[in-house]
Amino acid sequence: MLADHSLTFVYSLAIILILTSIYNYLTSPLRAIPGPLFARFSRLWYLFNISSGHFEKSTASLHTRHGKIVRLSPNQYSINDPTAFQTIYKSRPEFRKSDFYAAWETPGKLNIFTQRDVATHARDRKKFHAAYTMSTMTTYKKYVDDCVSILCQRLEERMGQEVDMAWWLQCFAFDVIGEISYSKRFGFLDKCEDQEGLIENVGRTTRYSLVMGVVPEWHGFCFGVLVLLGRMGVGKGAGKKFLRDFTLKSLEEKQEALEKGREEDGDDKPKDFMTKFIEQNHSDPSTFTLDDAINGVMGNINAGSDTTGVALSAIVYYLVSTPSALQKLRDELSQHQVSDPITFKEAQSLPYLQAVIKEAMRLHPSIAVQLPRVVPEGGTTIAGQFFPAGTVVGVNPYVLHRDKDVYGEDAETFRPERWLKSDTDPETLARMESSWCPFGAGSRTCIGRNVSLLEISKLVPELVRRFEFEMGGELERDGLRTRGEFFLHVENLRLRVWRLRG
Ligand code: HEM
Repeated sequence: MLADHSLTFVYSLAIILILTSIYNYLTSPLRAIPGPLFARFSRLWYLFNISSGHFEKSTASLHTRHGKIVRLSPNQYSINDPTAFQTIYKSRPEFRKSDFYAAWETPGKLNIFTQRDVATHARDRKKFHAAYTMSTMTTYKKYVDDCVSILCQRLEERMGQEVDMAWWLQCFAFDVIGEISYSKRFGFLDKCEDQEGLIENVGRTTRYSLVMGVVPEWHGFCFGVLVLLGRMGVGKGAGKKFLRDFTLKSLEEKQEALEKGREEDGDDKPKDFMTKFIEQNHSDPSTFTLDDAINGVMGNINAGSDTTGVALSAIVYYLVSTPSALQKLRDELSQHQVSDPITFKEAQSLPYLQAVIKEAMRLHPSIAVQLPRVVPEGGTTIAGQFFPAGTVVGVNPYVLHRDKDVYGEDAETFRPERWLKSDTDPETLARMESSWCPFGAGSRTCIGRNVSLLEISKLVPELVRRFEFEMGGELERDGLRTRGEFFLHVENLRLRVWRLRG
């Protein structure tokens, strides 16, 4: 009897939900916007596709089929248009981040990446700004040089062998962030393995947040359940706890070292992020709390490791698969007789190197999902379509970066020359530049951009002038295999490595 009533209740609820979805769709002023059938009535299409590992390709094919504006879910749209990109991200900061970002925080504890309130974000970002400026990059260069040197040593030890280059580049990126944040490598490059499951943890947390970002109203509950299960020894918890404990331990050690008036590893080390943040807290504890310091450092690890590792993998892949570009880069390096190790300033002045970096990050942006924003009060017209306030809209960098109207008919081809002043007219170049967005744009643009460019600019020249790489069988046969989990991971960058002669 009770079972009968329960079933009636469940069926009634399902019917109400379906009828409400149909009613909402039929009365929506945006019902004419095309997209998959299921996306009109529920978020299920979005949920399944974003978990598929190939969301960038599904979004690209939707745009190919339906044009500039397509539906992802009943209230969310993907727009592929350079002017839309300007409006949503660059010129109107009042387009706040959507609740997708709630799933990236411990419930209730917002950080600089997840903050949805525009004014609070602007205030928070100012607090962190000083540690990421171009002028501070010189203080981090030693950390990068040290990691470049260890990575090269690891490759030297593997001459003639096939290596998983994406893995080594990820280890490099994690260790550099460890150095820059705590003056301490995590030890990936030293021990040649994932340290205390950190990479696995970040990966698991990212996968969770990506999927939960589609249904953020469930995040509080699911996070609580995961934490509870973790405490009971079932599963691996919510992932965030591990990172937090790791950071707290380092904070404690650093504070202790600072109080004793010495740096653990000697006085010659430049100031890392943690030290800068602790000093900021000491000088003004009311505006810069220790929680800010912890969140700032954790943010670096979460946002700055995989992103940089993926960008490096893309650069290496496109160079190895385009021998003419690799040769041109080698010629540029030898013509300019750059220092050993190359300085950031030298690297920035090499047009072909910069063009290679830009082109690889265009075809393979590290983040290849839409960065969702909410249309502000009053609504607005984007790409000729009026969107009411509260609609979620955004651009997927992967799709915009392949737009033939911006990058030309060969938009799918790796051709660094397109970024050279000698090959492209200023107007086209300006149009390409303003749609190039691997680091996002506007008030929410990547705060760590300079850090990652420092790493990339120093490592890539070193790799190409010291080593020769040969593609493994599967890579050569099938091309690059990727797995999109917010970060567009590279799966099969298996390369045989040789010392370069001459
Ligand atoms: C190639 C490397 C990198 C890429 C492609 C990249 C990409 C991005 C993108 C696209 C955003 C905007 C996300 C959004 O609008 O939702 C972002 C934000 C952010 N990135 Fe990066 N990032 C990289 C490296 C780094 C590094 C090295 C750090 C730290 C040292 C970092 C820290 C952050 C932080 C804290 C934010 C949030 C900024 C805010 O909302 O104000 N990123 N990044």
